[in-house]
Amino acid sequence: MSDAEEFQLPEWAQLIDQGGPRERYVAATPMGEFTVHTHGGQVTSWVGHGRERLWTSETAEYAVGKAIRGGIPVIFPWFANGPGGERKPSHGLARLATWELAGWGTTDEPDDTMDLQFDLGEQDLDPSLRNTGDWPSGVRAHVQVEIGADALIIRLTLVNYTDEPVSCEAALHTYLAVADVEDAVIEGLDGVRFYDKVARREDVTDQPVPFGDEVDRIYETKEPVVLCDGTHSLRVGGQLGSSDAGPRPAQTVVWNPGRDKGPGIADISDWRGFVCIEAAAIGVDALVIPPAGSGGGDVPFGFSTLTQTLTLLPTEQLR
Ligand SMILES: O=P(O)(O)OC[C@H]1O[C@@H](O)[C@H](O)[C@@H](O)[C@@H]1O
Repeated sequence: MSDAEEFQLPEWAQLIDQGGPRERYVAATPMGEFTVHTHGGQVTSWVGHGRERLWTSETAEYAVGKAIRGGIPVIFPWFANGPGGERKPSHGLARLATWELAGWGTTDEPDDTMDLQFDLGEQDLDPSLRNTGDWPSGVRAHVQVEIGADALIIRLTLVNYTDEPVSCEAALHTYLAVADVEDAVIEGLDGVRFYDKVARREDVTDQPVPFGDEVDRIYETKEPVVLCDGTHSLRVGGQLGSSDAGPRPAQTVVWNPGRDKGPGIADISDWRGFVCIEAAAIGVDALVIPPAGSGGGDVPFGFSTLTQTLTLLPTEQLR
């Protein structure tokens, strides 16, 4: 199915470079601009208040079987190598697949927004990744990328058409642009328990995140955090929802490879230029996607959502 044949694109969106992993949609709206590559259903640019807010590597590879380094990779159905540590490829299948444009929308005042929506099912995977038992059968993934005057909201919805609950992991692996990671500060993590993937232990501290060193932490956050790089500030919040339960906070993963490992990663052009702040549902906090009918009535599906909201803070507008 060709996206362009299925949908009449709105005048603010444009399809560029048809075919292959460089194919992308650019949405140029009065609130700013964003780009989504169909490879990975991955946001690769967000220009808000006239400035690029995401980091995408200058040496990123746009190739079948490779994940694009930067932007907002969609991680599903497992994080890293999964709960048991044996699953491959790292970070699941969704970021390697070609997603299809599924729709677009707008809302009016008082909260003007515009969005593009993308869809992925098992049959859209590369043939080598299909029917292996790795993709949860009967589940479809949906991504909505919504831009507002001060925010970008990305929502991953996992729809379960089966009669059984489905367990999976998911993350929105956002690479945020910073002037220099060693000057970056994340507010809102003091006293928040985290699993330190570098030290391999649980910890809690009120010391600043030691950027410059390798940082790889899964925080049990309850509230949004704020990223400041000395000049700009952005609030980052993650939330989970489902057809059978109210909203709850997502975990927050903070990652930067640091001065020892960063320079050795070929598709990272500048390890100092980003901080990953990811909304996640991992391990004991993995998602259980409710079955069909879980929302009541005869609804033929259940669903879980993982949403990340990136908000430019008011001080930004005063610059
Ligand atoms: O190189 P990848 O597969 O994109 O992963 C990057 C990083 O992603 C983070 O989410 C993980 O916590 C890190 O452990 C990992 O190194």
